[in-house]
Amino acid sequence: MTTQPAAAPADGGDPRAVLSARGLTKSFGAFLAVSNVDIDVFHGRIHALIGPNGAGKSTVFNLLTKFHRPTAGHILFDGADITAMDPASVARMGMVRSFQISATFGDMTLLDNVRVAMQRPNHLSRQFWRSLSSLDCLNRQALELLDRVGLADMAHLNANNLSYGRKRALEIATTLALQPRVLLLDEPLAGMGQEDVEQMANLIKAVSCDCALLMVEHNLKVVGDIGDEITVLQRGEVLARGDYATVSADPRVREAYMGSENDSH
Ligand SMILES: Nc1ncnc2c1ncn2[C@@H]1O[C@H](COP(=O)(O)OP(=O)(O)OP(=O)(O)O)[C@@H](O)[C@H]1O
Repeated sequence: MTTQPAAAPADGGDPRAVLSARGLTKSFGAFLAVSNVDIDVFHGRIHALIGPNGAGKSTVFNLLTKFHRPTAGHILFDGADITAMDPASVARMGMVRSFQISATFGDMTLLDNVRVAMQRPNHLSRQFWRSLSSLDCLNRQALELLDRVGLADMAHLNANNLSYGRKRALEIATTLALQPRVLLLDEPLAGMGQEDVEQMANLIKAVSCDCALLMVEHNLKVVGDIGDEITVLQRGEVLARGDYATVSADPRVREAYMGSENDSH
């Protein structure tokens, strides 16, 4: 089925989507995994991609981040067609995928982990030898990022001392160091305990103020709490889209989740 793509947010947000897809389609051999998906991700908004197991969420995520080549359709970044571009080029444009940069170095301090991630966008790696003030600047910015994710007081600990939830927060800090225009998070809450889930949800909400954010997530409570736009996939197609109240009241969405996935944790 087809439904209209999400309208631009009416509450003062950037009316133009930073990341869009039109008619996104992916076949694996004879199997049609994703069919004719339209999606828009706006600056300052959280777009959640949900759906029962096997609905095509990861495939769409991999298409948007250029890890899969679409069989048909187009992907636009700031209105420019990036369908044929490679993942590294779109990353340089500011499309950052969580796991790509999420490998934290356990035997390095949190501060060093963030400093390493910061060197690319700021090109400070080439300036290290120039002056102590650029080092000071790098340290200050790295500490600010750690502060944003609630880890400033642990800056000098090694990353392998962190709990799972805090490691994910460090990953977010290294992601932010790349100054994303679009941030794509694949199940950012997976494997977390309830306390970490709440902290991470708050962090994702805070981070989304400065970028366009798309997340694939199974935790429907969090999606309801922080998602601005929701796209529901089923069998590779868009089943419904809108805000959470709209999609969760849709009988087709309820039916899609019943039996195949009863995931309301
Ligand atoms: N590389 C591949 N080759 C063949 N089939 C694939 C491939 N990747 C995914 N699929 C199939 O495409 C369909 C969609 O898979 P996908 O992983 O995108 O779903 P999902 O919504 O992310 O599922 P889950 O919530 O279980 O992670 C599934 O039927 C899957 O088996």
